Amino acid sequence: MSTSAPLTSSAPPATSARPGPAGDVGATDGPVAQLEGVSRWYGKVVAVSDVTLTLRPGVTALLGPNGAGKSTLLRLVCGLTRPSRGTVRLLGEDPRRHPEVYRRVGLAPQQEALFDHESPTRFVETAARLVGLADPVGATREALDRVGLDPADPRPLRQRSGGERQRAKIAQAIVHRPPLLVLDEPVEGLDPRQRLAVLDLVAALGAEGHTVLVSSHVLGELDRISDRVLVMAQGRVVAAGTSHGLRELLDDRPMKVRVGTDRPRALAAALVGLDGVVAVTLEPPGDGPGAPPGAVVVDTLAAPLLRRSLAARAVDARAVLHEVRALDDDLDSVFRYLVTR
Ligand SMILES: Nc1ncnc2c1ncn2[C@@H]1O[C@H](COP(=O)(O)OP(=O)(O)OP(=O)(O)O)[C@@H](O)[C@H]1O
Repeated sequence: MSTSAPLTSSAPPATSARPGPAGDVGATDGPVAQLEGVSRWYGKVVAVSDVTLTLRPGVTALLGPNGAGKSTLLRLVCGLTRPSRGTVRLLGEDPRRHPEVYRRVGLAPQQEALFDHESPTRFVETAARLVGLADPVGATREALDRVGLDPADPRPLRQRSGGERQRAKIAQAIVHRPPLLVLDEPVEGLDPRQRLAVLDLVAALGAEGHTVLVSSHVLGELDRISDRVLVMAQGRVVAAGTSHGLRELLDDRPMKVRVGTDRPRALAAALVGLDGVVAVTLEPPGDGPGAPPGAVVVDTLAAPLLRRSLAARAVDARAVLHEVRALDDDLDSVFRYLVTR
């Protein structure tokens, strides 16, 4: 796991990328997209700052809190937004000079409502015609079939569930079988079942040889399907690597852990000397029935060691554990840590 380090063209290819059948996805020699020192600002707002990265086949997750610059970066990758500084190459070409490369990119944007009055079939067919496919009807049927939507169902998008709308957006993005697929928050607002279906679809597209860049503002949401993870905060890529590497990096940060127990004093004494523990605070149990149970709040620089040692120390202290909870495991804390380290 590297932090703040650019992914360069020497970065290893995505580990689980498996090329699909010949002709499944447009052939790609070399990196599908390359950004070199790319910044984009709007007036005084710097949306993306000095980003260098290379995308290759497989799924790359782009994580970051709201306003981190993800959507702007996705639009820069697609060539839809012009960089204020730096260069973008799509399939080896400058998209501004070679607009034909846009035909080899599929984008499922975050914005909704544009085609609300259309059925998924009409929506996808319009996209197929716009890129000049020879058989837009057949391609639409295939794309809808791929995402599990019935081409014969005439109900407009505004009457569809969040999951169906997301799948229609993905069908519109893959109808011309582009090598590069960019999906902006495709699982936002979906229930767990729909989320699983969309994630499985994204994983399958990556495994077929598409280069998929997919964003989310929820840490951990894309872990299962990503070959690589980029973490953005305040316009910068602050961490890049594998999901596993990101988890290890986060494990190494200082953490505040609340341990609920019936014997806070004894447990605190047992934890004080543990490596990495820098402070232990007592929350004594309240008085009377229904009062809050006691707890120990531990500040540690070695969360994995605390996790490994806690049970044994509790046994030594004859303390029963009610809960173990990281108090600063919310997204904002994690991103703040990555930005300030
Ligand atoms: N067209 C624009 N004009 C002015 N400011 C913009 C424009 N597009 C983005 N920004 C600003 O750039 C910053 C990054 O926005 P961006 O939409 O890329 O972030 P994001 O990570 O995708 O956030 P979200 O998940 O909330 O969409 C924000 O401060 C935003 O207000």
